[in-house]
Formats: sequence, C-alpha cells, structure tokens
Amino acid sequence: MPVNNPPAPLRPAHPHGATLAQLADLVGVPAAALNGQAGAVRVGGVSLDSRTILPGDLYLALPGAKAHGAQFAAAAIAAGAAAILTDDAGARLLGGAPGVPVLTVADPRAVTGAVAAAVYARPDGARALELFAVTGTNGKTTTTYFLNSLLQALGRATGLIGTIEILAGGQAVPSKLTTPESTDVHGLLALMAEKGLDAASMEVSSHALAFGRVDAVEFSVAGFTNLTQDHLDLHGGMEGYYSTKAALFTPAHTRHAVITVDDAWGRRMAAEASVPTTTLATAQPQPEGAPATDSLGTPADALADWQVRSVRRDGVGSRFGLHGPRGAVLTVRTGLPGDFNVANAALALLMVATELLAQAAAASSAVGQGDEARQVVLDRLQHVLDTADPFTIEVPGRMQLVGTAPVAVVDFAHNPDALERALDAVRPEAEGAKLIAVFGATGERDATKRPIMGAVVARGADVVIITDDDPHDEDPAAIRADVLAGAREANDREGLGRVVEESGDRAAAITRAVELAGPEDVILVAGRGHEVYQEVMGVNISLDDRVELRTALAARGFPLTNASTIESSTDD
Ligand SMILES: CC(=O)N[C@H]1[C@@H](OP(=O)(O)OP(=O)(O)OC[C@H]2O[C@@H](n3ccc(=O)[nH]c3=O)[C@H](O)[C@@H]2O)O[C@H](CO)[C@@H](O)[C@@H]1O[C@H](C)C(=O)N[C@@H](C)C(=O)N[C@H](CCC(=O)O)C(=O)O
Ligand SMILES: Nc1ncnc2c1ncn2[C@@H]1O[C@H](COP(=O)(O)OP(=O)(O)OP(=O)(O)O)[C@@H](O)[C@H]1O
Repeated sequence: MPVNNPPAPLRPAHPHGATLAQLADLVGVPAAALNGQAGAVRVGGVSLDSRTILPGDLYLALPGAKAHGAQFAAAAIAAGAAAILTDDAGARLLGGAPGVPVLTVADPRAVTGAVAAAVYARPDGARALELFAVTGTNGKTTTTYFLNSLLQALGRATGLIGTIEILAGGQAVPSKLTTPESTDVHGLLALMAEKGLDAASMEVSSHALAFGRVDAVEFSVAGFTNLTQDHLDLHGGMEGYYSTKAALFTPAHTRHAVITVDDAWGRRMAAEASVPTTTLATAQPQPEGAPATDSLGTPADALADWQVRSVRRDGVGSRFGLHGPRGAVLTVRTGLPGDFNVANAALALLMVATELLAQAAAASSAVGQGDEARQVVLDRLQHVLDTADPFTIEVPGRMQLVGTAPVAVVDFAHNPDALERALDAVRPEAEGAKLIAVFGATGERDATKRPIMGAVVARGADVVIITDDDPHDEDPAAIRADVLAGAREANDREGLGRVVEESGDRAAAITRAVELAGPEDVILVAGRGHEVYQEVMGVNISLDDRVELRTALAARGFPLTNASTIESSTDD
C-alpha cells in the first residue's frame, strides 16, 4: 500500500491532553530541563509526522531510515506544534532556539506509545474499550472482520483497525498501514471511546511490534493465526520474525492469548506466552480419526484446549464443530471458501469466548456458580452463531467472488503459504476444468519469496499468468523475471506441464485470463485484494483487480455476482 500523503489523523474532538511537566515526568526528563513556564504548556494531541500536526500538538521528531524527524520540525512548528520531543541527534538538528520547548530522551520511539496514551487518556484513567488483537502471517484481516461481525451480533458497538480500513463509529477511512503508528492508534482508540464504542478489533503486524506501534495499548485478548515466510527483509530470518510476534503475548500487551497451534511455531508461541493462554487446533485429522500432525509429526489436535472437528463443505463455505474442555461444543458456519477461513472463524469465536468466559468466571466465582455461568456464555454464543451467521460476510478482496461461471475470485494472497492455500481453496472439482491464476510480486519487499511463489502458482494452477503488483521503485520486468524463474523451474523440474505466460500490464493479464476461461473453469487473481492503486515509481495508478475482472467477464457475457464492496472501495 503506497504511503504518500498521510491522512488527517483520526482523534478525539475533546482530548484531555497533558502538560509538558507530566510528560517530562513520564519519560524521565528532570523538571529542571524545562525552562520557565514550559512545564505548564498543555498539549492536546501528538504526532510523529509533521504533515499531521494540529495546533497545540506535541511533535515527536524521531530518527528514521530515510530522514530524521527533526528535519521537519520547522514544518511541524508552522502547523502549530506546541512542543517537540526528540533525541540528542534531533536536538542538535534543531539548533539552539527552535521557538518551542524541547524534551530530549535517548530513544523517543520507546516512549512514543506511553506519551500518546497519556495525552489521549480519559481524565478518570478508565479503560473504555474491550480490545482484541490479531497477529500472524496470514488471516489477520479476515479474523478481525469476523471478530467485528461477531461482536456486533452480540450487541456491541465496535471499531476496527486494519489493512483495509479503519472503522471508528460511522466513519470508514481507507488504511495506509496495517497497524498505524502508536500516536494514531491511541488517538483512534480515544476517538472510538468518545463516540461511545465499547469494543474494537485490531490487526497487529510484525512491523507494528518492531516499531512499538501498539506500545501502551492494553488488549483483552490477543490471537495468533500462523507463522510462515514473509517480511524477512525486516526481521532477517524466521527466528527474528517469530520473536517479534511473540512480544504480543506478554503482560505488556495483553491479558489473555488465544494461539492456533497447527504448526510448530504456534506450539512454541503457546509454550512461551507469559499470559493465560488458550490453544486452538484447526488442522483436520487425516485420515478420519487420526490426530493431525505438523511437519515435525507432532499431533496438534491432541495438545489443544479447543479443536475444530467435523468440517463439512456448505455451499462455497464450511460448517464445523468447535470442541472445548468439559464437553463444550459450538456449531459454526462460515460462508467464505477455504479451510483457512474455518481456522479464522474458529480463532475469532474462541477469542470472544475467552473474554466472555473470563468475565463470567470473575463474576460468578464469588457466588460459586462457575459451571452455570460458563454454560450461559456458550448458549449465548451458539444462539448468535445460529441466528446472525456472523462469519458469512464479505471481506473486501479476501476470497471475493466476482463471477460465477467461470468462478472468478480476487484474493490478497501474496506470500507462499497464503498463495498455496488460496489455490487449493478454489481448485475446480469438475473433470477437465482449469484453474487460471494471475499473479505478480511486490517490489522492495522480501525478494527471496518471489521464485518460491512462482513455483507455488505453477504447482497449484493449470494456467499461470505472471504480471506486475506494486513495483514501487524497482524495475517491474526484473521482479517478473524472478517470479517466472521459479514458475518455469518448477514446471520443468517437476514435469507439471503448465501453461506459463507473462504480461506486465495487470489489467491486460486479467483480460487474458478471462479470454482463456470457459464457464466450467476458475480464475484466481491473487496478490492485491482490495487495493485500488498500483504504485509505480512513486506514482499511484488507479487499478482495482475486481473492477478489471468484472469488466473482462462482462465483455464476454459471463455471469457476475453483485459483490457490494467493489464500488465503494474505489472511492478513496
Ligand atoms: C519500515 C517502516 O515501517 N517504516 C515506517 C517508519 O519509517 P521511518 O522511521 O524510516 O521514517 P522516515 O521516512 O525515515 O522519516 C523519519 C521521520 O520523519 C517523519 N516525517 C517524514 C516526512 C515528513 O514530511 N515529515 C515527517 O514528520 C516521519 O513520520 C518519521 O517519523 O515510520 C514512518 C512514519 O510513521 C512510516 O510511514 C514508515 O512506514 C513505511 C512507509 C511502510 O511502508 N511500512 C510498511 C512496510 C509497514 O509498516 N507495513 C506493515 C504491514 C506489513 C504486512 O503485514 O504486509 C504495516 O503495519 O502496515
Ligand atoms: N488463516 C490463514 N492461513 C493461511 N492463509 C490465509 C489465512 N487467512 C487468509 N489467508 C490467505 O491470506 C490472504 C490474506 O488474508 P488476510 O488479509 O486475512 O491476512 P493478513 O494477515 O491480514 O494479511 P496482510 O498482513 O498481508 O494484510 C487471503 O487473501 C488468503 O488467501
């Protein structure tokens, strides 16, 4: 997702704010360091981007990979910044008399979350929202949408923060980052509380954890989906990626953890979590009755507190049972295709169940009615699952059905595991029917996954059309060459006999896929999901896979769905 012009920050209309003296105390700066009356200056907001400073804000001038925030201090002051917090290097860049008070700390990013939390805290210090966090390589967006839908079905007034959009009580704002900077996160949560919301679901990316974007945010329940290769450019390797994610499952961030233990990373996460943890196994026993195992051969199902069992196809979606301790069973349905959406639905349900069961246990322990209270929670959840069908929703660009014959799907899969699962989920059942995949890799992100993804598409699809994604500042032809090399190598070495084509223009690649399709075939356009711009050399070019696919299908007279989130998402 291109990040060119930061949007106006979403924050409360009536922030309580904090004085510089209070903030100096919080970050360990001696009061004597504040000259004259500076300690009495009250800041009403906080931002680490000069372009989103509002009058009276504290500007956090942080060192970055490309620049030092102090280089933008003049712009921040011109926008009305009342004070600056920075490091020694920033203070030197500011020179002697910037014109506003300056607080200097060794590592400003390390205190950013706490400062933002203090500025946006409610005067009574109360925690306003029940917060649910989802992390993992894949499934964060879908699981947060499922959480949001289930919480609403339970009567909660909800907010959502994630890759696609931010929902803050009647306002839907397209997202720039999966997890915004902590200054924006705290502003958003305060805005949600001001609007009377009482619960929110949030995606927490590994970048967010690495850059302290959820510092001083207290989650009720944090959920883990899975860990497979991605973002190795940031983390250096899987071990670094794992330990960054593991930081979420500590008392610094959450009160409870719900961890999917289908693979060895999940089991390690559950073993190392330092908060009360509930485990979930979603991998299906194969064959019937045998325990599910991971690549190390360990039975996941046998270790988990809750298990997904008896998955059955139901239309394009699935039905399953979620089995828990003491004979608990919840019967669940999701209308979204793929076993991974069974896992996402089970995780969302168990996160909410964990919170409700913890509340019920706390309320009933005094009167010794734990079992009854537990059953009331489970019955309520089952009632809502049966009546509201909360996991049958449209998640923009996630397994989104655009056409029916051929089945034509747009999906966000852009790493090896997601791609393999997405291809598997849409494989046509009719004999002789083809799966046609359109795919391309992003520039300036983990280049090692490109040939791997090329091979995955060649193995999973009958016809492969390799195209561009967001090249950013890289040469798109070179990115395609990396992906094509993986696809052709797998095709030749494994004798797959696939048709592999190249088409740099993504809209043309989608049209080509439709040209090659018959009504019995399936088209999967993977990698960009809900995105409506392609970023090429700093320029945003309008491109929406769903619109292109629909136009190409319509031109050939193929039947379309009436997916409702296509049009609206092109408005931003
Ligand atoms: C690697 C990374 O995450 N970098 C983030 C980081 O950049 P940086 O610290 O290097 O910033 P910089 O560009 O050197 O600028 C230094 C400072 O000057 C400030 N500045 C800069 C320009 C200006 O005019 N005024 C101004 O105040 C910046 O806000 C920054 O604080 O701080 C910036 C300010 O908030 C972020 O915009 C930037 O996100 C970049 C753009 C980004 O694309 N991040 C992606 C990779 C990311 O975080 N993705 C994950 C999800 C990944 C996934 O799961 O697929 C996400 O959570 O979205
Ligand atoms: N639980 C899952 N396991 C593996 N793949 C999944 C899972 N859920 C979804 N996917 C696949 O991954 C893609 C991305 O899903 P989703 O957007 O929900 O995850 P995400 O973690 O938010 O991804 P990102 O961080 O890249 O935005 C989907 O389009 C689908 O192909």
